[in-house]
Amino acid sequence: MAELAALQVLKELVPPELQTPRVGIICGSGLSGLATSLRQIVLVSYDKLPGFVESTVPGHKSILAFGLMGSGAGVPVVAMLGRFHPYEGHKLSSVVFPVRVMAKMGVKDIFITNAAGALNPALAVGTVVVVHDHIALPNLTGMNPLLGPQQDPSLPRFLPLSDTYSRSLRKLVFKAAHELSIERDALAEGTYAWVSGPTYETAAEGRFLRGIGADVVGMSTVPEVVAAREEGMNVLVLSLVTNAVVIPEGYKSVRDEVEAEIAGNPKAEVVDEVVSHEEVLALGKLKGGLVKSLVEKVLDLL
Ligand SMILES: O=P(O)(O)O[C@H]1O[C@H](CO)[C@@H](O)[C@H]1O
Ligand code: HPA
Repeated sequence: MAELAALQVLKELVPPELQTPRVGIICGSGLSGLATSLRQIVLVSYDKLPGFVESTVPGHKSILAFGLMGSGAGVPVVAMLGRFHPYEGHKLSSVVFPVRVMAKMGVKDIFITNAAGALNPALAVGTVVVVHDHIALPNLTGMNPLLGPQQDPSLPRFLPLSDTYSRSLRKLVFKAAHELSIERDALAEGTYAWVSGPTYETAAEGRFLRGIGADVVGMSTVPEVVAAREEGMNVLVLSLVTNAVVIPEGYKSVRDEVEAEIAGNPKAEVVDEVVSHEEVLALGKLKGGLVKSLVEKVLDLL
């Protein structure tokens, strides 16, 4: 099994007391600062680990961090300071490989973070969304990380996903927010839509995703979630809203515009904002501290 080769290397590089982390963390775009509070930190570069590919997206580092997080003695955790996305050209099996390695290390709870665009107009930029469900069009149409022969026949072939997002971990986030006196609007609940990317959504796609019930959209997370559930982990997903997906009410008619120009009443041109990865990263830097405080407090409450 490929994971065992990575485990073997980790046994050599990581001190025994950190080799069996209780919690796994995946840092989203611009969110690797999450790991700055790790104590007794040990960093392992992905290129040392068989089966790990490279994280090529700005805002993601190819580093696995081990350490203790949270107050008191702390909880042993392993954190991916960068993740893999299928749009980078990585196979789905590579994208979820670190999750499988975490499972073999004994990780019970996985906290997956991401940067996401808001489809729900009630979600302001900077809000942290506790994900309670997902819509994965790629999963439903042939881009499912569990397609193919089963790697491990002891795992279920037909995995139910109706109870994917741990209710008790989600409750802990709200308890943590209460203890940290985080204002109510800074934290919300919602459904994450997974798209393959790397293009951001057109307005019509944004309207469609909103129409089918998604609150936020991103290009990651769901493959990791599916693999983690297959491995029997409890899953918590926190999405940081880094931008609003611009969904104009309706189609802006150019005919109306031209007719108004011809009639001598030109309308002021409306230019919609365009999202960029730089904006996503900047917001991650600005608001990543909120995600970090919540994760630390949840670890204390586990
Ligand atoms: O989901 P994470 O990795 O946080 O990153 C999000 O930000 C990138 C786009 O700006 C995409 O990779 C999207 O998925
Ligand atoms: N769309 C898709 N993925 C994203 C976005 C977005 O608007 N923002 C951050 N990741």
